Amino acid sequence: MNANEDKLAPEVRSILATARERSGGDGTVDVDARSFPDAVRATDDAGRVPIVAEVKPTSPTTDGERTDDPVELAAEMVAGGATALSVLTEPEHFGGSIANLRRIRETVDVPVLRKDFVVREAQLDAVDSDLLLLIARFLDEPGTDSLATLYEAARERGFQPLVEVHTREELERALDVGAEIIGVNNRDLGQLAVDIETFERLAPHVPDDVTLLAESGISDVADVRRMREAGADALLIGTAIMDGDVRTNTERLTGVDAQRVHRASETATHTETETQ
Ligand SMILES: O=C(O)c1ccccc1NCC(=O)[C@H](O)[C@H](O)COP(=O)(O)O
Repeated sequence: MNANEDKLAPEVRSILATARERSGGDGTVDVDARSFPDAVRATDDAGRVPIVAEVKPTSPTTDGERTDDPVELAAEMVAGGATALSVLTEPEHFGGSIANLRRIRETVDVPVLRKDFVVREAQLDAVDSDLLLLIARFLDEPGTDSLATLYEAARERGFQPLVEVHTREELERALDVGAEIIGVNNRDLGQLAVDIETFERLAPHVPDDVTLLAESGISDVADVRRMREAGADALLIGTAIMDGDVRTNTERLTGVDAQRVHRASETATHTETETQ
């Protein structure tokens, strides 16, 4: 174990150990990606909040496991207004699978993020996805490829890499490799503590032409508003959507339900005026 790994929570050390062992695909993928920045713009234009809803059956910080069909959950999230989906493919700690992602991407027409702990180039070839997560904290370490190598390799295959950062130093590394889509994770992957101020601290240092996501710990509409005010172009939300009825949760967080109430009250006002 190296000095950096020593600082990680035991669950995260275990995630990394299994990630290092995971094999890649048989050939090299060639992805025809659905544009994430375009999807974010279209959602904004429609007056909704761009949300990447996460199909996350379980996690080291969640009690129990959600066993419903992930494809049905994904379809409900899209029906609730999700701009894109994040699909866990990590099997041991998150209950995800490559098969889930493949089936979900065949079913929905929004961009899909592969949420996994990719540390070597060959692992990029496990499955096609529109967005691909690269976690700065876990790269440039012994036994992993560099962020720069993985970023370039992902782009060459047609993926839109989402580079995830948690500190100013990681953000600088993301900008150095030319990242166009950056996610600030409010969860410290060292100790697993969540603090949404993390996004507020880092967002001012991100150039305007980057598509910027706030990730983790966003639990209600007030948090959504706070992250948007701090400059989030989109939000990645797992637990607050997976906990309960995923469609209702997604509608609330994207503002689809508020739009429905607004339209209903406009129709009522209009009908009242007409009958006077
Ligand atoms: O979610 C966990 O427990 C976790 C533990 C260790 C490493 C990563 C972990 N989560 C990955 C994520 O980035 C989140 O699933 C994602 O940002 C959604 O977060 P949330 O909305 O808080 O479920």
